Amino acid sequence: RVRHHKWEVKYEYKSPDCFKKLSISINGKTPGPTIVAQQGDTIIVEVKNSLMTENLAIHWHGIRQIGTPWADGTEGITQCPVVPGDTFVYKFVVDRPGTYLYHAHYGMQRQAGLQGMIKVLVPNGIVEPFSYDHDRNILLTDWYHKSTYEQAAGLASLPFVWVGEPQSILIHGKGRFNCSAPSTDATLCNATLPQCTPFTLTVVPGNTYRLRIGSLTALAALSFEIEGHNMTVVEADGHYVEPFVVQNLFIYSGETYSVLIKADQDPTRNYWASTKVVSRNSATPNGLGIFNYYPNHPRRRPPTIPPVGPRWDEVAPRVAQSVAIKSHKNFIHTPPQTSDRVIVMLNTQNRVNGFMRWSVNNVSFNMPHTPYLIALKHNLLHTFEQTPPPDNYDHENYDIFNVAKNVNATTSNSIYRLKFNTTVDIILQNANTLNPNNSETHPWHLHGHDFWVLGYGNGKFNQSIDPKNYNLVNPIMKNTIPVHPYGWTALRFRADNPGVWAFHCHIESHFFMGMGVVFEEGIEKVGKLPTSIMGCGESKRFHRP
Ligand SMILES: O=C1O[C@H]([C@@H](O)CO)C(O)=C1O
Repeated sequence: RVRHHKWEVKYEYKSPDCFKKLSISINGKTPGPTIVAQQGDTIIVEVKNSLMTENLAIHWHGIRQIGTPWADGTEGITQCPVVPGDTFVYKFVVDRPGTYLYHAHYGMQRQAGLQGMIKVLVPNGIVEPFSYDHDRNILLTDWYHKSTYEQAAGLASLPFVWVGEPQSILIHGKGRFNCSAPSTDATLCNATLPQCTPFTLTVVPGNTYRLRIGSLTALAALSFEIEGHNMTVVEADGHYVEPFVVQNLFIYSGETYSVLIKADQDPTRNYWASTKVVSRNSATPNGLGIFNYYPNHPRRRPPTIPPVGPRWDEVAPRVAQSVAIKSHKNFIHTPPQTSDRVIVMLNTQNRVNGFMRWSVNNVSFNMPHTPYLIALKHNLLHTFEQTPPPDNYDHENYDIFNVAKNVNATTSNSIYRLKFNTTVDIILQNANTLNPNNSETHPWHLHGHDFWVLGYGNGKFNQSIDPKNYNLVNPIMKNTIPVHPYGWTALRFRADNPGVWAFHCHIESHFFMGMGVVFEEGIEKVGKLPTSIMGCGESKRFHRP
């Protein structure tokens, strides 16, 4: 089946948290419409850029784009940006059931609201390893009142201007900023707007709900809970999980989960849905919604104080959840037992010519003018640096627990070229930031693949000991994974999808500041590129409108 969508993307004033802000909408909505499809369907999205003075590109997060690497939607990597007034057609197959996302992949445009969810259902007659009465989805985002441009310019400035903590957490596009806070411009904030009534999920007592929860926060790591209700985690990034029960779900930007919730509590009242920022010492108020037991009024305030949520600085419960996620026993994809190449990636905050940047192995990523996919396919190798980035860092001498002795890094737009059909291990190694006694959580997202999650550890990864403890039996496969403060995360994937793929921190400002790398594999196997992705840099000459 072909599912055809026509989208118009434009700026509109919206007040998702009662505060009026210029937001990017799709067909008038932010979050955009949920794409619903069945495994094997072809999705066609005709995107009209009506942003007037701003380019765009849209990434289909979690969709591997097998055979269609040009439809991945990563500006600078797989395509040129779509210029204002143009319409770009994305066409790809959703080959696996599960919960996925879509969002802008151009500058820091995502956080202006250009984002949504993709729900891929199992084919008729296929039974999932769990049952439920209703299927609902919730996108979690954080929300800033400053524009993307103001933020991006600050990050790229000397002196550095940090974006700070978000003003609100939105539950499926709804939040509530305190309009009576002292410095708030009362002409822009209106607490009585229908747009910012709380998110409500109405449930029938006794029924079981599958909640598909995705996070596309710009910065925040979140904890999500429904007051007084346990949640059974059953899916992560499109893969069935060996079920486990949580009271609160930790979710990082770029991840999706399905949880089952049974409406089995006192049905005469409503309950709070609550999201809290964790991992950063944030003053952002918890995002609140209402878990509404029918037939109570959907906006009737629960009689209780909203749950406070976990402590922001407790890492152990977050690591424990990461470790608990294993493949469902009937759906195990056994990983290759050995790998052909190991790339250790040290994550650091650095200075480059005084500017604040993030780096991998001391190299801060810069986007080229000619997208790699086009440059590589058409042999325009002079358009980016050819010396490959390093596969490791100075293990012996680098102290991950302290501010680096030398905080300076270099920038490069070079890429990792992977031998086709080989098995690659990535070790994400966290470290101290430029602030003493501080290490942040980074959610890393891989385009074009799922990887096996082989293990997590504290401190410095030890190549001769730690691989012995890898889970090679039932690891979950994911496309986004956190590296916890001062810790490491080990991944394995097969370089078997011809194309050029980004792998980056999903924190919007961190990727903007260089926290990412690019992999190429099997470029010679990529089919003829559509000319619609061309037109920028040296690809101008191939562009045929
Ligand atoms: O990139 C970042 O910069 C700030 C801080 O380190 C400097 O202000 C922060 O918290 C980040 O994640």
